[in-house]
Amino acid sequence: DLRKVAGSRWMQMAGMTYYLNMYTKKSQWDKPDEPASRDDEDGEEAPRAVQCSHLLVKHSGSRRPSSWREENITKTKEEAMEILAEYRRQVVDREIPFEELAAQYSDCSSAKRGGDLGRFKRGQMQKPFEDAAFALKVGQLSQIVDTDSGVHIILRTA
Ligand SMILES: N=C(N)NCCC[C@H](NC(=O)[C@@H]1CCC/C1=C\[C@H](COP(=O)(O)O)NC(=O)[C@@H](N)Cc1ccccc1)C(N)=O
Repeated sequence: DLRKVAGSRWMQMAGMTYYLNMYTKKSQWDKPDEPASRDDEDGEEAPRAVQCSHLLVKHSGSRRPSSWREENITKTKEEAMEILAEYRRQVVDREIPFEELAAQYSDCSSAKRGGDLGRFKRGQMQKPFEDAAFALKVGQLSQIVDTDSGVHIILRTA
């Protein structure tokens, strides 16, 4: 049973004896001696919502192996990761703008908007995607993120 250290937004996981800051998702062993702060270690406020663009490459193991680009997606997950790693390199090396790659290659309908997903809060996206997105600073590009939809790179835009 989860017991909140009332009034301070810390949660103690019974039997796990650690404390989780509900805002920043940071955990610690020691019982906190002050209410949880929304700021994380480098003073950045943990955002309530973020705006991100993403480039999704689906594969045969995707929950819906079909997209506007390809009716029946049969590439393996390994092939998808190699393809996405090359797209990520092109973005990092500034060879092609992120939006252009997403518009052309993303297996998500957001490709029509250069990959833009709009603003979203926690609780809307699949957990691995959400955790990666909320860990990014504005302007930062994620590593490859694995969800049931496929493999993604995520650019935080706001
Ligand atoms: N803005 C929202 N709240 N829209 C609902 C998100 C649902 C959420 N989606 C995901 O977590 C992944 C990561 C980002 C995109 C996405 C998956 C899929 C593609 O994968 P597939 O479902 O074929 O497996 N694209 C979408 O959902 C698109 N509507 C996202 C979008 C497109 C255009 C404009 C805005 C948002 C989930 N809980 O499944």
